Amino acid sequence: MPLELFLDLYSPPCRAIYIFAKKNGIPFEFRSVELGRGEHLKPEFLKVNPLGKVPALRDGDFLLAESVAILLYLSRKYQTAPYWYPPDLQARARVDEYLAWQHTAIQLPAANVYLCKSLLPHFSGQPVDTVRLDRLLGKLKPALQHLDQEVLAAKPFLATEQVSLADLMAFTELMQPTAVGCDLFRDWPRLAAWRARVEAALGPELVQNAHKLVLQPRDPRDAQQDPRLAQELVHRLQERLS
Ligand SMILES: N[C@@H](CCC(=O)N[C@@H](CS)C(=O)NCC(=O)O)C(=O)O
Repeated sequence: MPLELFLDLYSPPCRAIYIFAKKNGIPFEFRSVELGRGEHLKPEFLKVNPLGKVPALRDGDFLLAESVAILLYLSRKYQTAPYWYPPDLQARARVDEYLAWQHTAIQLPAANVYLCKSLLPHFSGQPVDTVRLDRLLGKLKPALQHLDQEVLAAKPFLATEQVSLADLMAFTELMQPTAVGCDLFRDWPRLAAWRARVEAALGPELVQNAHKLVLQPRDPRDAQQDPRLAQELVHRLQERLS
């Protein structure tokens, strides 16, 4: 049985894994888990990841969640090019440093901006709460400033002189609000130049392919197909964003 990856390409950590697997020629079965259809809450998927979150991996009878753990597992199992996760002690520590920092500094606040700007209005039918959106964007600012004015003032990529897992994770996360009209790169010229470098290193076609879904406007009719699910998702989103 080939390795299985449980993904929804609306999700930034899923796109990081998808791009990594494709870019490195890692063979896998794409197991689609559509968050917008509540598939992550179904018993079949909860057997794969009891936390009910994507991405997840199944390799034989080995199950793994968390994007960073999955990327490291794939890089080790398939011995991918060293620049992704460099063997040098201190270069590797720089990648580790970013991957540890990004969970609360980037992943969480960027996801909240996306949920407030796109997913909540989609499922609730209500307009964007602009006061809440501004507050959530403000929470991202210190991290964007740090990347633009400190990290990228010293080197071309986030951890080393070459693209690494740090850049891959950051790229897909920062694209999430950007894709729905909250351009996180606009005020940060070094970050904008870095985005172009990362896109070139990953391959524009692959990047485009992975981001196709999130760059398209959602069809409002999708949200009305299962009103009970929509209500449940709105409740969860309101709780998370309050
Ligand atoms: N820290 C986790 C985050 C996983 C996560 O929150 N995934 C989101 C999609 S981006 C999800 O599955 N959300 C469903 C839910 O929370 O109900 C990782 O990087 O893998």
